[in-house]
Amino acid sequence: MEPSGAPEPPAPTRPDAERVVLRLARPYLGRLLGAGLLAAATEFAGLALMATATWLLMSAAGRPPLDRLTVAIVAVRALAVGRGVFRYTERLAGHDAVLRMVTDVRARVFAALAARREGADRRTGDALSRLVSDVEAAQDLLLRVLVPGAAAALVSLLAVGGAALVSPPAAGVLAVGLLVAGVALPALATRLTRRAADEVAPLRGALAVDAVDLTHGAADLAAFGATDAALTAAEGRAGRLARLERRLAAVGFAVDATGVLVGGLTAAAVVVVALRAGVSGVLVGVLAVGTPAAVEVALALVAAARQRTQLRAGLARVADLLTEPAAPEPVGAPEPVSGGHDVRFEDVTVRYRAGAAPALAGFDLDLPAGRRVAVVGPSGAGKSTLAAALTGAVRPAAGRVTVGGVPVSAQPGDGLPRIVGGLLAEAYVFHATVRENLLLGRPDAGEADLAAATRAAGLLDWVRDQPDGWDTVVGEQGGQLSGGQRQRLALARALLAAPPVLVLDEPTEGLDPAAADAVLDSALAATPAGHSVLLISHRLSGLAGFDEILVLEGGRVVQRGRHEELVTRPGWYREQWLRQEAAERGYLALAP
Ligand SMILES: Nc1ncnc2c1ncn2[C@@H]1O[C@H](COP(=O)(O)OP(=O)(O)OP(=O)(O)O)[C@@H](O)[C@H]1O
Repeated sequence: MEPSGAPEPPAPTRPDAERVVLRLARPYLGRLLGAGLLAAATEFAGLALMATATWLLMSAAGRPPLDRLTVAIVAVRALAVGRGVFRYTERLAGHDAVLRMVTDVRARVFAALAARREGADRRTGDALSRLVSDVEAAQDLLLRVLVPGAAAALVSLLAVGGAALVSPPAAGVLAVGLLVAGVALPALATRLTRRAADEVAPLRGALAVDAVDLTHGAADLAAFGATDAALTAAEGRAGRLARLERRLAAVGFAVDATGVLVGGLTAAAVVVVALRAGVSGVLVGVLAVGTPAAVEVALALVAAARQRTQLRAGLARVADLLTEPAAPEPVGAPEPVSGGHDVRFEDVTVRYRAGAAPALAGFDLDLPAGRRVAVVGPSGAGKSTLAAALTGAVRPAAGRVTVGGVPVSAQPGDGLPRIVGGLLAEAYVFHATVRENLLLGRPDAGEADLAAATRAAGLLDWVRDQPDGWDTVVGEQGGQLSGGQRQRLALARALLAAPPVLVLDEPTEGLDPAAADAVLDSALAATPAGHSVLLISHRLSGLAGFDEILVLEGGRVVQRGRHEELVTRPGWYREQWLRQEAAERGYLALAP
């Protein structure tokens, strides 16, 4: 078996990926331009330093009067110091601009990943790789491609201009050498590495997925005897990545060596042409030393091109994520805030994928303040989707969900969680203490509040039995708790938060029937009057006190009413009720 980190196909590179990322850099353009100019000043100072120092040494050999050398001596010192200062300020300015932009990009990528429940197939490892290495691609595009590339191009032009002042024919030869180093070699490097580079980013993403799957799924892989196969598959991908990286490094080495050769040949040709043109010995010396230095500056464009090739796939993945069409906004102008916490679903349809059957279809529900509604139905009926639409985790394709008269999508960022909350599907228990997990629900809760909530969830006795009490650490994802204890802890946190609209998605999952009934009763008793409850459950026991019960099947409401009505009507509810009663009576009869 292969873990779910199956190899992702190479990302189709998008020609506009760089443009998408560069649009995000627009607010920082001024700073980036400054960094580019400082980078050019650094390179230019280096080149000028080399040329001036050569002129100084060769002129000094002829023992001229010292005052003829004074300007050059001062220039050498100024250029040497200036170069360091320019380099330092360029690094500061460039990193300042880019890190600001990256913070922005990372926040957007995070929001794009988080906003799409329908994108849940994007696995943790892949999401991590998108957030970390792909976003770094955006950073490198500016810092290692555009800024140094632009600086190298500018300084190459200045070098040709400077050489032209000494000898136009020699400047012509230098221009040819610089074109080879700064245009032909980068194009060659791009051509040779493009295909391999396109495979690297998705392979790194797949390896990150492997790492997460192999760690989190270790117990299950071992239980099914699939560890070796999973490791082999992951090693295969790691090996392929290593081969690709070796190939890229070899091509890089060959291109770099060619660059050095171009520098030497250009310098020789410049010297020959300059001598033939009758340039003085000192200036020929300056050209001979300055030419390889200028070619080296132009070779920065090779490095920039190589980087750019390696960044393409990562940039495409970032651009894909940032340009995915958002779910449609609900039609109609947002309504005035009426306050209160009446919940209304009006003809709500939710679709996770275009063309797929809706997870929720034409759903209507009134949940005025203080009302208690239970939603039941077979697995996959759309119950959790309904809760997700209420908490804003999924956006309806049609219809609308309002809380206090305001559509969920128009609620202010922190407004909705203060009204709607509770125990949602697969509640996360943090690797922290019981107290810290609970305080997430209500940070200012006192010990008495913690005790009341855990008592209602049936966990208080267990907490009191622990040597560390409230400070018991529960392990990663609550791994040091039993399934039932984990569920009770999550329920206690929801009860402690006590939102005016309490959503309980399978709050008694993992508990035996007697415990489930007791916990549901005490949880409901602990919910303040006036607070609404939306219970999602596959168990029908304990629903007698609910104002309305909805039976969902295939995303549609097939029955609705109170418990005493539904048990008498033929249909899913009655059948399921009789089945569960018989099963649980049998279970209780077996119990000691
Ligand atoms: N993130 C998702 N992406 C794509 N499809 C999804 C997603 N979540 C749910 N679905 C699909 O939507 C439908 C309804 O799922 P939902 O989780 O709402 O059902 P449920 O009634 O809560 O099921 P259960 O009782 O098993 O938890 C199912 O067909 C499911 O496959």
